[in-house]
Amino acid sequence: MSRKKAVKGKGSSKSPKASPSSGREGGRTGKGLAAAASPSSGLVYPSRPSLSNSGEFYDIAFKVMLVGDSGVGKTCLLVRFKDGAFLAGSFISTVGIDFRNKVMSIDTVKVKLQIWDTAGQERFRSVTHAYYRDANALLLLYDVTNKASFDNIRAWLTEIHEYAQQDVVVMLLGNKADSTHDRAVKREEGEKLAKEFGVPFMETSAKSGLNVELAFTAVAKELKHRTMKEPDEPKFQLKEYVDKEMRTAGCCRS
Ligand SMILES: Nc1nc2c(ncn2[C@@H]2O[C@H](COP(=O)(O)OP(=O)(O)OP(=O)(O)O)[C@@H](O)[C@H]2O)c(=O)[nH]1
Repeated sequence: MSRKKAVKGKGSSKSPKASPSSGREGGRTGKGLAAAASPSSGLVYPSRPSLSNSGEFYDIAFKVMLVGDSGVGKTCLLVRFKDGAFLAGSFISTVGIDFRNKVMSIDTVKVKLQIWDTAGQERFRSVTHAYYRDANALLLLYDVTNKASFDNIRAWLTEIHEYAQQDVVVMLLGNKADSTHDRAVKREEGEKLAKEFGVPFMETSAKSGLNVELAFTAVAKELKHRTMKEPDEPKFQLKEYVDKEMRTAGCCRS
């Protein structure tokens, strides 16, 4: 993805035409829009390893969507995870939807995450709704320096329940945790809301890298275990895994 959104205003995702598995990797076009990608190809579970667009083999693939208000840091979180970099500088809103792939090794299994970066702006909501249906996991972000983005989480969860699959994995992320001076939402408030809705929670920072790898790894583990669970294997507990990893790493894992 270029400084995403570089083509602000060009095209739209309203008429997706081809499947994401058709070879295009989001962002490589630099267009920041998914005009050529379909919202409806869902989970891929090949019987033998497949080759991703970047030339990496993978065993299973899942769709993960980043959602939340405009400006909470969805694109920056994705860029940090994919490229290990932070997009500082002026903020340009995402237009429509875009995706990038990353292959991770989870317990010897190659898991490809196809990560969809959605536009937080209200005017793109109808575009992104179409993509919820096939998402295997949703990372729902708010900005710890923006109380309104936190207050809107309930509305986002309502939307998720309306448009996403019933068994979609949801994780709540309080991003920009590095901004200690501007903080408007306490960590405990995030924890309380997540508990109320029964979803795992962590604070992240696309700027420092705090918990970014952990958020995606946790989701990949949960999805991999759901798909490939051996009969006598104990059920993977996502929340317990996240809590344990956070405890092990203290507050500041990157
Ligand atoms: N301090 C700090 N700033 C961040 C962080 N993540 C993102 N930002 C800044 O917040 C602004 C918005 O980030 P984006 O990633 O573009 O936000 P978005 O959620 O993708 O916004 P939309 O595309 O409009 O939905 C940018 O100026 C980023 O540099 C973070 O972890 N810490």
